Amino acid sequence: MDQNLSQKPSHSDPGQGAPAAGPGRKDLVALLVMAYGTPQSLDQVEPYYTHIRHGRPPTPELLQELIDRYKAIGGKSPLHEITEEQARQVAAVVAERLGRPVEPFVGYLHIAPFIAEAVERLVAARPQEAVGLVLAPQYSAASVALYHRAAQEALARHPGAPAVHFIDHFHSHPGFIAALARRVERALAELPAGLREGAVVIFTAHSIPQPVVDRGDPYPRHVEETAAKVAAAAGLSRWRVAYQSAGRTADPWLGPDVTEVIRRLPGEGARAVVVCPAGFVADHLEVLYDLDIEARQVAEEVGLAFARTPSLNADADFIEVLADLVLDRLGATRHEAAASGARPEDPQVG
Ligand SMILES: CC1=C(CCC(=O)O)c2cc3nc(cc4[nH]c(cc5[nH]c(cc1n2)c(C)c5CCC(=O)O)c(CCC(=O)O)c4C)C(CCC(=O)O)=C3C
Ligand SMILES: [Fe+2]
Repeated sequence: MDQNLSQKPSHSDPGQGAPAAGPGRKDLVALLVMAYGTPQSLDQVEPYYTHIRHGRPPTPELLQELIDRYKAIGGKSPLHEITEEQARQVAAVVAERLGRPVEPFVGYLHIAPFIAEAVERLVAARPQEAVGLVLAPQYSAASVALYHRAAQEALARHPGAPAVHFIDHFHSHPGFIAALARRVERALAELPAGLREGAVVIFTAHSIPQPVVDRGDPYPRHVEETAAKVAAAAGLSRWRVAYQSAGRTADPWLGPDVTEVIRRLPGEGARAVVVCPAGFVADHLEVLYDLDIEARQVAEEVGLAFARTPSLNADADFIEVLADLVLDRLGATRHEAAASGARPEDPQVG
């Protein structure tokens, strides 16, 4: 149970920091928006990669390989700017819907500002309510759980911290499914006429180490549910699930790999392939390099036309999905509080 809900924020101390979206800081709703993070310059690639590897520095060869991939997409991934824009826009939409001030606090898993720093700023803002949102649709112990742990550890260092209500996943949210289905239809429509009928759609997500899967992780099931629902919504008859961007570690990784699946398609009569990165919500290295350069090249090698669905980024339809998730989480929280009597001033709902 959530003992912090009964704590009233002090409205006499508006706190420091950026002004919140909305009419003032009274009744502030804080959004802890968490994402993977990306190096802002090539000299940050080494510490970033070391952090991803749990503190073990990469070999010079591995480091150079990663630097070369960033160079191939123009020296830098756009993930940082897109994440900030997503956070700003979801806060604005939620503020509008609630008629309350909403402030986003962005924290990254693998680079500054880290999730712990975002939590520090969130606590200092003394929000009345707080929601935690990881910008990844499917839940895994190798992804969303790590973000949540980073946030929980930082919150535990502040006895007066507000409760943060986390959103675990949104892999089957109807708006998310519809947004991906629209993009699949758009990508199919852009294939050269005559190739559309022979096209196969491959839904991809970042691979995770097989040992994580073997411990019963929901991730592969979530990925397959996303794919099946999008395929149904778009009326697809030929579609697959594949994984991409497997890490350079000694463990086996979850497959099949997207390039492997592409290589098999001509033997099955396919003439074109559409790749839909259903495990990602933004353009970044894994989309712009691993798909747009590597997977495209494999498709060309085996004689297939290639298209990739546009990413969700800060498009209005996806921002609506995120706002909906936050509003639902706040509503559920208020319902729980009302039912338990923790907030007797709240109207009883339901
Ligand atoms: C599940 C998952 C997601 C999806 C969910 C989520 O978004 O959280 C994701 C997203 C991303 N992963 C990214 C980048 C990288 N991930 C790596 C390595 C790894 N990822 C893993 C898992 C995931 N990663 C794991 C278990 C490792 C191995 C760690 C180890 O070694 O023990 C490496 C190291 C080199 C390599 O292995 O390629 C890089 C550079 C970028 C952004 C790049 C940019 O635009 O800059 C994004 C969005
Ligand atoms: Fe990764």
